[in-house]
Amino acid sequence: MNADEMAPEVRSILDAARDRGGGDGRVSVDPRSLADAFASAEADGRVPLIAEVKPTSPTTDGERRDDPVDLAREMVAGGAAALSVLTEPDHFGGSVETLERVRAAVDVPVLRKDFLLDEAALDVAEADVVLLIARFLGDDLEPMLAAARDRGFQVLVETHTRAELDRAVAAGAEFIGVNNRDLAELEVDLATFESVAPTAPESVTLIAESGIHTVDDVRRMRTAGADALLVGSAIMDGDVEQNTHRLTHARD
Ligand SMILES: O=P(O)(O)OC[C@@H](O)[C@@H](O)c1c[nH]c2ccccc12
Repeated sequence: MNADEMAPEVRSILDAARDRGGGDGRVSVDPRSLADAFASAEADGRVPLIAEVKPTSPTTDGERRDDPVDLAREMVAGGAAALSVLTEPDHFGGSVETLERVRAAVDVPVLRKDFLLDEAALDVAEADVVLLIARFLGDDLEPMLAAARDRGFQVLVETHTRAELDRAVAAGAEFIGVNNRDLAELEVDLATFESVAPTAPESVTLIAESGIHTVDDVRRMRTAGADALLVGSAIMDGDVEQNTHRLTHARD
């Protein structure tokens, strides 16, 4: 990946991630099953949705200062199958402490959302799932996937193009996200998922990420083949429980 192709905000996020270093020892997690969480949402008529605790971001105005644990509980009450918690401190208002507090407070699987660039970064926190971004890892994707699984993590591999999706499949990813946001421009286009998703094999669990705001957006992504959705801003803006409920009940 050529760093010059990235939006300046993304470049600075990656530089900061490289400087953050790792944890003391190797973590070993006993994860809550993401596949089971999605299946039980489907079984009781909810759209499987990962709701993201994202106090702020380079594309959000302002910062939400409520206790993330309260927000997380509201998301679960609204029907979220799983949660995502940003642990990136400088650009997203996240922290490892927040992730740990949230995970202790809920019983759904929790995804650690961060820019994990090397094995040491995996040892910073326990989570049920970690995000690996194909675009930033290049040839390190496969070894990072193995390193994450060795520690017990389930892995969501994030892609944005057909070529990245092919790489994720070849690396053996089980959960693949297609990010509708282009990290080079930070622009969102739901047509990204629609164009990338059809190339994925049936065996993969596909997650549509970013830019999903309305019930119509949810239906559009489901029609295009999304097994699950990842939603941040649209849930963080206003009444979190109601927002989550609206999107998880988009089938009615
Ligand atoms: O707030 P949105 O548009 O619903 O997007 C959520 C999530 O997809 C987005 O936060 C995200 C997708 N990939 C990332 C990688 C790092 C940090 C954040 C992200």
